[in-house]
Amino acid sequence: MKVLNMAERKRGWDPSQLRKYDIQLEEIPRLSCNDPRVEELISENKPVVITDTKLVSSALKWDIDYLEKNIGSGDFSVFLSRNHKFKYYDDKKLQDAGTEFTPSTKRVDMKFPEFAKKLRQWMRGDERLYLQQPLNNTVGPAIVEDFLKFNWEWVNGRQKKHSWGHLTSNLLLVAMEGNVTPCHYDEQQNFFAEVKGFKRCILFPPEQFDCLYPHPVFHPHDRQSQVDFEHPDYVRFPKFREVRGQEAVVGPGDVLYIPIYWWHHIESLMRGGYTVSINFWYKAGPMGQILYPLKGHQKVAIMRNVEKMLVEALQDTSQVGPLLRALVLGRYT
Ligand SMILES: O=C(O)C(=O)C[C@H](CCCc1ccccc1)C(=O)O
Ligand SMILES: [Zn+2]
Repeated sequence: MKVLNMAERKRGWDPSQLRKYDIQLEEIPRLSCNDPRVEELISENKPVVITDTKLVSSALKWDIDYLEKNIGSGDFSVFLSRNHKFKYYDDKKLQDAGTEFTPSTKRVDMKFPEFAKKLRQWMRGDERLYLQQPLNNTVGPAIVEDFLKFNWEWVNGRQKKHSWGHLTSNLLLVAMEGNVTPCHYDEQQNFFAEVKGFKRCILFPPEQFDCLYPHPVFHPHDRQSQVDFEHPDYVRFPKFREVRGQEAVVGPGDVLYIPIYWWHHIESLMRGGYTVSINFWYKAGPMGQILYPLKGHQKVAIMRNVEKMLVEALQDTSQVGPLLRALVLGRYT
């Protein structure tokens, strides 16, 4: 076992716990919530790790034993994977995918004690689990009390100041060490709060859409990158070589602002034990006046609308590619 140096001991993790990718990465700024630059970055839709918010301080005691005792008897969505990757898919789009789509994860409903038992007895080689469940009113009274003690004044203040839409959900995430959520974007603003363990987050701006090759909008893996970061296929995805990201390792008490439409890859550090996170997803704010030149995320929204309109008009997803090629090749290239 590697002896940790002073800095690594203080930080709580060491670089050997991070997976290796052939990607240029810079650091996401890490600022105290009292620093005025935090407000600037959020209003510019740029990522920032915000410390000292006390956003989920009341949840810092949410370890497996406490959750098992207090989370209640509701059903929890647990994803199973034969490897460490949990690539999300929308099961409402399965009929559009045709027969060639085979999901690499399976979703099952589990009571928390069953999940806790599997987590405790997990051995290398067993299938991995990832609990991903929006907090709802089935939770026990102790959890309700902790939830009410979240720093709603701070987070509601941010929501108002930046004219975000309403809070849509708080996803409770309990991952096994080494679990990976592959690169994808969401159409919501996100305050991602780390409660237990360490997660490495790699983010890319919406402008790098053409380097990350998302699946078609009608595909179950809509919003997810087709590129396998561990074995990139540079023949199919040549522009992936040009991708440039920003990363941060978040630990207990840290809040990462993941701006709407920003790509993010998230991994629970290897050999770091299980992790607990709670996200705060907000609907986008009102469009506001459209100013030119358009921003990257606005072009992504336009491309999504074009794909949706073409599927609707052609009534056949297999005709969308040929029509777009006819439109562009030799004419706009
Ligand atoms: O908070 C976020 O946005 C994350 O991506 C957190 C991520 C799990 C999210 C799972 C998921 C991915 C796509 C659609 C719906 C749900 C993690 O922490 O592993
Ligand atoms: Zn996400």
